[in-house]
Amino acid sequence: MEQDQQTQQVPPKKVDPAELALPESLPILPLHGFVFYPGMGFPLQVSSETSKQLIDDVLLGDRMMGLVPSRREQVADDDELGPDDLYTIGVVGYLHKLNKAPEGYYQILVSGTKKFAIDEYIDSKPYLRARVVEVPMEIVEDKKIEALLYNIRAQFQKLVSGTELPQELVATINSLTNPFYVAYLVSSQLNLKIEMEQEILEITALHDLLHQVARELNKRLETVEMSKQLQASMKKDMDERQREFFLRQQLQAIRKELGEGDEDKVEVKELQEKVAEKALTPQAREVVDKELARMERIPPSSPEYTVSRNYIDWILDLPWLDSTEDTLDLNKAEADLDQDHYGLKKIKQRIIEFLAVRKLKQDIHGPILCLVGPPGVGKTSLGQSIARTMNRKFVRIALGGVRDEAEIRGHRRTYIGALPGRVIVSLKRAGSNNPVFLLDEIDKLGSDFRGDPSSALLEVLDPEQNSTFTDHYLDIEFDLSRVMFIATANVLDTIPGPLRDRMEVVELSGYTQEEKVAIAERHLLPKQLEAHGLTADDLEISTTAIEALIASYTREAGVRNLERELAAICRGVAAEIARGHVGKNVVTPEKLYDFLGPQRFYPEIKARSWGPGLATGLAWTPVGGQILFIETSKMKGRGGLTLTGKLGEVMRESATAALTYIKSHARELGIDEDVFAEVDLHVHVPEGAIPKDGPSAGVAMVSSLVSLFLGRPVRQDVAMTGEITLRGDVLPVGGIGDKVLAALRAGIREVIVPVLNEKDVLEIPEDIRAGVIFHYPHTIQEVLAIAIEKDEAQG
Ligand SMILES: Nc1ncnc2c1ncn2[C@@H]1O[C@H](COP(=O)(O)OP(=O)(O)OP(=O)(O)O)[C@@H](O)[C@H]1O
Repeated sequence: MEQDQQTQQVPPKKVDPAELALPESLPILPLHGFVFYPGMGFPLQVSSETSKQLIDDVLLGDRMMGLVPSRREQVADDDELGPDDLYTIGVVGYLHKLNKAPEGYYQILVSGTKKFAIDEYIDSKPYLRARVVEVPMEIVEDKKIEALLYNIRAQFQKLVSGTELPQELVATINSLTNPFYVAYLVSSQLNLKIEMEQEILEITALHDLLHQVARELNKRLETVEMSKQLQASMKKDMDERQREFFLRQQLQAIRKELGEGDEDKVEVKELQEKVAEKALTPQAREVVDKELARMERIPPSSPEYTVSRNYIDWILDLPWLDSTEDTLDLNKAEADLDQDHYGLKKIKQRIIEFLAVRKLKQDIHGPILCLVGPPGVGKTSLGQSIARTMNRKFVRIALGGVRDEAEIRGHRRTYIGALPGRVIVSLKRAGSNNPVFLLDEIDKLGSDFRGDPSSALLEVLDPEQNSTFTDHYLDIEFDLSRVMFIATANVLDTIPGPLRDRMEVVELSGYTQEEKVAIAERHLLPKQLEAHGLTADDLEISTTAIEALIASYTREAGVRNLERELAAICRGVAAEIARGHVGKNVVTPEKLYDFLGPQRFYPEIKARSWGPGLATGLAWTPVGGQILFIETSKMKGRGGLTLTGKLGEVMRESATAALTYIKSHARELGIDEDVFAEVDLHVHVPEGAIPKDGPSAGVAMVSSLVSLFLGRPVRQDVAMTGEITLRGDVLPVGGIGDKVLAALRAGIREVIVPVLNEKDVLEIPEDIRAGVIFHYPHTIQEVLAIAIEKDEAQG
């Protein structure tokens, strides 16, 4: 059954259907998707065979049927519906007219009269039939009902005038005297969900019914109101935009009339003036003049206008011909470097020599300085000092993670939002064409499908090419030959070969404890005091406290974390002063906890339970030297070897080589040859965070294994490094300076170094060397003689 048309009042017939008495039982006609209310009448379509039969029968009988909404949404035929699918309250429908349409369906005109409740179903075939009881609609008359009715009528009128509901509905509502009918008619116009419509039908008390309908009516009015406001605001938005557009058009027309030209002309004129004043290379001037002429022709509203304008701004902002004057006084340079940095004697010397060469041969390009060393040893700040002493501007670009050539050289202007590359951006920032230009972390340069940034850098650094460096965005040559490039790196190996060839490498290793203390006292602390608005009268950190700070809160080759911890103490003191603390804060080792929390590092050697099978090796990593423990252990087995601790390929091979050496030299070493077949060995290198590869742990592996088999410990106060061969030779390795510093940091003052590394030891500053005992073995036998503790029986 589908609702067919707008509601219609049924014209009075000869019989008044409302007067007819309710029979005991009624055939039940299911309704789909709507509720039929008493007092209403409208045409319905009936297409299901079961229901058509019902209509046929009803027409011959008393013309009455029960109209009950179905709870189910989709029904193919009404005979599918059972009692449970229908609501239990319905309305008696009186059949006025039947029209059999040629298409096969019935069109019937029905009006709703009484409300009934289904008592029980007494038949299901050919259609449902139920015993019914009338639900009375008792009319009460009081002030409240009157007021409610008045309110509903008024609100409904409002709703009709605010929506597209037919105006006649207002007259109909006003003419209805039965308040139930008023409530039902209104509720049928509110677009309610069927559940709500049925709920309203089921309300018996007139008072509650009117209340509910008034509530739903108000809700509907609110929604209508809100959607109206929304529409209005959208319209206003549109209107304003249109208005602005028209006003702008008019403004332009008026300007034209007055012969004033427009704003944009003024802009172009200003740019022309700026260009005239700016010192430019001939090529840059030519390009910028052309661009200005083009800009004059483009309408300012077009996006191209802005592109042009930005391009010209870039050209105007660059220091094409602006340079600062060098002061290259070597004595001053030495003093400046000393003032900014403690120690680093050799490095400073190299820098002075480098500057001296530059002074003598100003026009010829010397190599590019590349400072290589662990983090926090002052590479960046040395660059700054060089700039300061030469009276040059300083700029820095971080190359770590740069994978795209365009980052160096820019994007072509055809790209939307294109910009110059970092070289040009930095020069704009420097404001001079001869700054000291620090290329930070040149070893971390990447490359991928977007092009190889190192080839762009090569051009930047190549004295043959860099006088005509062309950024993709600018597309004008910029002379970089006066720029002084300095590069920094943690490791040399990952710098692309052609780049490395252009550079003069200066290696910086880490600092000793003593140097760190001096750097902290003379440089870092004063710097941090100033940065936190403090003076030496506010805070003093005793030397023992600084020593404890270095040992217990930092483990690094440089002083980066040390500086950070000092800053933390300064922050703490500043906060105390702000809270009203008066007088000087003296920080002793005991007070470190208050400022920095619990100790972060413990002495590495002391933390180990020492015994046979443990040896101290020395490793080199990009962040400085590290001590490395080689642990070995044996258990009953069949000669197997397990290696753990995330060892790299070369280090694994070195463990195997160590074992082979021991097996083949067992007799000389005093080890029972049969033992190897009876045990399984496990070699472990703890501390997963340290990258472990390379051959330099060879001597420590052999020492650890021999110590294990002999049952005599390796000396705890000795650290060692060196590659081994199967014949028992000890070969040289790299990173000696950093490794020695790592041993010192761990409190070890005796170091075994391959004899061929003696020259590297001599490079270590005298004062550091003096505190260490070096051994230079040629062979493994010599290593073992030094490293393994003497048997007590042998003395
Ligand atoms: N010898 C020194 N004397 C005085 N201050 C130093 C010395 N070495 C380092 N510093 C200070 O330590 C801090 C860290 O140094 P810097 O940033 O230059 O390290 P870096 O070697 O460039 O590290 P990275 O490789 O991580 O960039 C700076 O404040 C610097 O001034």
